[in-house]
Amino acid sequence: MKLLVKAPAKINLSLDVLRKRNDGYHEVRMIMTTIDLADHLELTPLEENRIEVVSHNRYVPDDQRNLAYQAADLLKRRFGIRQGVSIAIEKTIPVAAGLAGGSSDAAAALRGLNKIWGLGLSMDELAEIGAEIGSDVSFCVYGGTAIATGRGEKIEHIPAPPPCWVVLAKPQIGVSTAEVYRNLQIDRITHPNVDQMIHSIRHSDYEGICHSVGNVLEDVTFRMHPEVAHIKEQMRRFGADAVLMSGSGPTVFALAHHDSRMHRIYNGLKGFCEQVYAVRTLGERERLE
Ligand SMILES: C[C@](O)(CO)[C@H](O)COP(=O)(O)OP(=O)(O)OC[C@H]1O[C@@H](n2ccc(N)nc2=O)[C@H](O)[C@@H]1O
Ligand SMILES: Nc1ncnc2c1ncn2[C@@H]1O[C@H](COP(=O)(O)OP(=O)(O)OP(=O)(O)O)[C@@H](O)[C@H]1O
Repeated sequence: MKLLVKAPAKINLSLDVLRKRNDGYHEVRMIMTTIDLADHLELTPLEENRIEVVSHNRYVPDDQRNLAYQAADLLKRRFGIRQGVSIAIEKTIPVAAGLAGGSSDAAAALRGLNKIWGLGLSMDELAEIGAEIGSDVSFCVYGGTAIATGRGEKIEHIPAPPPCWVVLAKPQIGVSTAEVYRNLQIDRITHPNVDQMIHSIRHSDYEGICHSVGNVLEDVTFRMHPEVAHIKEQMRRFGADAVLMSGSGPTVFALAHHDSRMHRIYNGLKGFCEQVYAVRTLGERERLE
């Protein structure tokens, strides 16, 4: 039995860091939501007891470094599975972009293999296992819209924001999440208003959402790569309702309510940025279950 599984990207509408923890991670409080930009995984059981990953993407490792491989390996070891699997990844989400591409592939592998191997695990159990692979994996198991706390693995679901366009632009640079967190000066942070964001989402208040976007990692990445700040400036100039860097970057996204505005931002950015996408928000959770 072959199984197709969808792995959507996420954006952070708000990302605050509260403190550095003793385990080297940072205590965060962020609002994440899924968007209609997705990788697709095809899972095929294998006769031999091994894990195979095929992605045909030169930026994505096809071995045990692949997060989808790690998801399969973790389930196999934890539940004593003696079957193999081939994981074909059709990659659409830009790599090392701040959009949780690898994390979402891992989450999709967990969801799919739970079915193929008949493990009967709940979404909460899968999310807990996902946290061992990476901080963003738990959210990606559920998708939807959520408040993420702890190091990102504690998930509280909230309603979807009102649907809108998300125009994404990723410059041709890779950003290391670890390095961005390392360069963050906690005592110099201007904290975004995460509560205001939650309030606006709960009240379906699009303007309120646009006013309360914020990401404390922006300044760090902007200092390391000024071209990312430049993209943000351009998106503003083309009339975005709100602009923010996602995660640790370097992808910057613009929110737009009207089609005409979306087209203007998309076409404007296409001029000097190779990877530009215009997609809808996908904030509902049920679709992935
Ligand atoms: C930037 C975000 O993508 C926002 O959603 C996440 O906070 C990062 O999630 P992720 O890429 O899944 O991160 P992980 O793979 O768990 O960690 C990568 C590295 O980022 C740093 N890291 C990550 C998460 C966190 N809360 N504090 C950290 O300091 C750590 O140095 C860690 O070694
Ligand atoms: N399935 C995968 N897809 C993409 N990258 C992967 C995958 N598995 C492992 N990687 C590795 O992980 C690195 C980070 O890629 P990824 O696309 O997940 O970053 P990201 O979008 O910044 O993630 P996050 O937003 O969670 O920090 C890549 O450079 C790549 O080497």
